[in-house]
Amino acid sequence: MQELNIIKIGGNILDKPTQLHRFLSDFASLPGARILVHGGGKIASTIGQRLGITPKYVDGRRITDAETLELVTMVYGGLINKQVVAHLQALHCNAMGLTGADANTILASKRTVLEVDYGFAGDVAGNKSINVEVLHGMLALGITPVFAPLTHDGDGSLLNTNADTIASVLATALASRYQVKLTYCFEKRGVLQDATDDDSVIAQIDREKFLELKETGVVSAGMIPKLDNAFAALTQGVRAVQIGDAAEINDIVAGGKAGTLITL
Ligand SMILES: Nc1ncnc2c1ncn2[C@@H]1O[C@H](COP(=O)(O)OP(=O)(O)O)[C@@H](O)[C@H]1O
Ligand SMILES: CC(=O)N[C@@H](CCC(=O)OP(=O)(O)O)C(=O)O
Repeated sequence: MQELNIIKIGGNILDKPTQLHRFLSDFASLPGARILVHGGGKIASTIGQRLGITPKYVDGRRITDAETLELVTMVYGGLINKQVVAHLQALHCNAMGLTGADANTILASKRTVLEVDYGFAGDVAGNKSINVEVLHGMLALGITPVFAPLTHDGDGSLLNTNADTIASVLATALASRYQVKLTYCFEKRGVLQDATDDDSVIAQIDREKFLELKETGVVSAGMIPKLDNAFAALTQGVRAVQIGDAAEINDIVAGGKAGTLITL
């Protein structure tokens, strides 16, 4: 089976022009088929505050009311997605920007209201929600899909969906056609034992270690859903999952020692 790299880039790199340029240059020069998924939660919050929209998160997920949905559609689907695509074109990578609504690539459903009403936040049900044929066709044409963290409900509404989750569900669905490697890139060198020490990278995390890291509070905040998504991908056929520094993407993709390797 052909190899496919699915790479997610987080919001703390997207708002730093020098680091973003370096990452996109490395991404553009990777060999073989690849898909980029970008976040941008931090940028949406900053722009929202300028417009008088206060960001609200519960368990790392944004509460997305109608006004916030308009904001994230503009920021993720417009500003960030199109800037990244234009940047990749300048680097001779034939990128195409997508939300999950485009070519019905990712169908989701509005999160059920239990204790919290997340509003227009979308959950992706399973592999059948991903249009594998369209993505395969694009990759076969040498096009690099670039996903914004937006899906749709099939009934006319866009839904805000966490970018780590989008990367994980794409990886899982495409694992039937490709040998998929999923890489989460962010601003730290990997999952750290000590958040203040960049050299304390944990080389490998399995489920048992993850439980221990959660219980001791070593991993917290956005790292918990990221690791949950990583394990979900591995249990559903994704070949490898790694978490590391956007500046070390070449080494990670080449199977080097950079970052944290996630194993079952
Ligand atoms: N042990 C840890 N090692 C590294 N980062 C951690 C750890 N525990 C919590 N974090 C937090 O997780 C964040 C990464 O997750 P997230 O907020 O989803 O960011 P992004 O979307 O940029 O990837 C880091 O910026 C850091 O603040
Ligand atoms: C529902 C939900 O929480 N969506 C996320 C999507 C953006 C994202 O995931 O951005 P990062 O990867 O930069 O954190 C949000 O609006 O923050």
